Amino acid sequence: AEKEVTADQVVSALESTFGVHSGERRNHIKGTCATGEFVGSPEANTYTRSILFSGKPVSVIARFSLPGGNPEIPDTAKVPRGMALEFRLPDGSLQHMTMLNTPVFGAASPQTFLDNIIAKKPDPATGKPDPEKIKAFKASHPDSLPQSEFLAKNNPPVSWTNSSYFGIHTFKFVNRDNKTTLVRWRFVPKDGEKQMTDDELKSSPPKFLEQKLIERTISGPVQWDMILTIGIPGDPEDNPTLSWPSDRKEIKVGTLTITSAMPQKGAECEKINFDPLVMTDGIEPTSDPVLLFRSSAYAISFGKRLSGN
Ligand code: HEM
Repeated sequence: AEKEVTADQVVSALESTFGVHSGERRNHIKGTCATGEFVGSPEANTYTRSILFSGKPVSVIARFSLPGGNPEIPDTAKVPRGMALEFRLPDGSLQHMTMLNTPVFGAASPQTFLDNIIAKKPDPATGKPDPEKIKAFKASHPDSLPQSEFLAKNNPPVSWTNSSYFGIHTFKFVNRDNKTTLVRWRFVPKDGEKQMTDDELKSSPPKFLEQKLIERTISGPVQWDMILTIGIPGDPEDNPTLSWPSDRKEIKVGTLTITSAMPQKGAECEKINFDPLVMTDGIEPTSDPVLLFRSSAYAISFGKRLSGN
């Protein structure tokens, strides 16, 4: 049997591939803070007793990001975009949702995630990842293919606000009668989804996402609908690289409104660990090994950056 991958190994690999940027996130290092609120819909109460869906506004601290540990990654990179949300509930509890704009993830196990980071390490001769190593990684890790196919077919969005974001993992909603339902969720932009053209990818500057987000919030609130997909027994629940059949029931369970955005330095999102296992009563993790692994990796990255390393 393969040896279990540890969170330390993964964070060390991120540092080896991308370098160490003291005080900064080891992954999703480039990002922008935002604030707003969420109003959940009591329709969700059929499935969950979480007070997130009481119908009352809940304050939200958000962070939009690009993956990897390179703070200079261009905003045109054909990689996922991230949206992390911390919901601050009236009883003092927190709910996190730390999402990407791809419907599936690029790893069914921590091993695949680790091997991907190692394969991306720049070749000292060129300063760039070795295409042969990337090819070999893909060939030996078929679970990475659904996400890379999505990224190949879909150019990045023109802004963080013209994109959907997916929870990707399957979660459990538990209602007042202790009935458990498998769910997935995504946030769909009221501004509409809009992808960059190939020409725009070539002509756009390396930095525009932050300024565009700030300007968009100054011109008015930005909204997303939260859409819940209701699973049925037998739907994949422990593999974030697999989609569910497209005919599953979907309901709108809330609206996210982002009202302001600002550079991350010194802003509230900077010192948050958007650990996806921070959940309120009524929302629970599945046995998805990637979901469960994330928590320990985020804790190590967070601990290092808080202590100035
Ligand atoms: C084995 C799998 C994964 C590992 C090891 C991993 C690791 C990390 C680490 C170390 C960070 C930085 C944490 C910090 O310093 O605060 C991070 C951030 C992030 N990850 Fe993951 N991740 C994994 C899977 C995922 C998945 C499946 C998603 C989406 C569903 C995701 C979305 C994000 C986002 C959006 C951020 C930025 C959060 C923020 O803005 O602070 N990651 N990840």
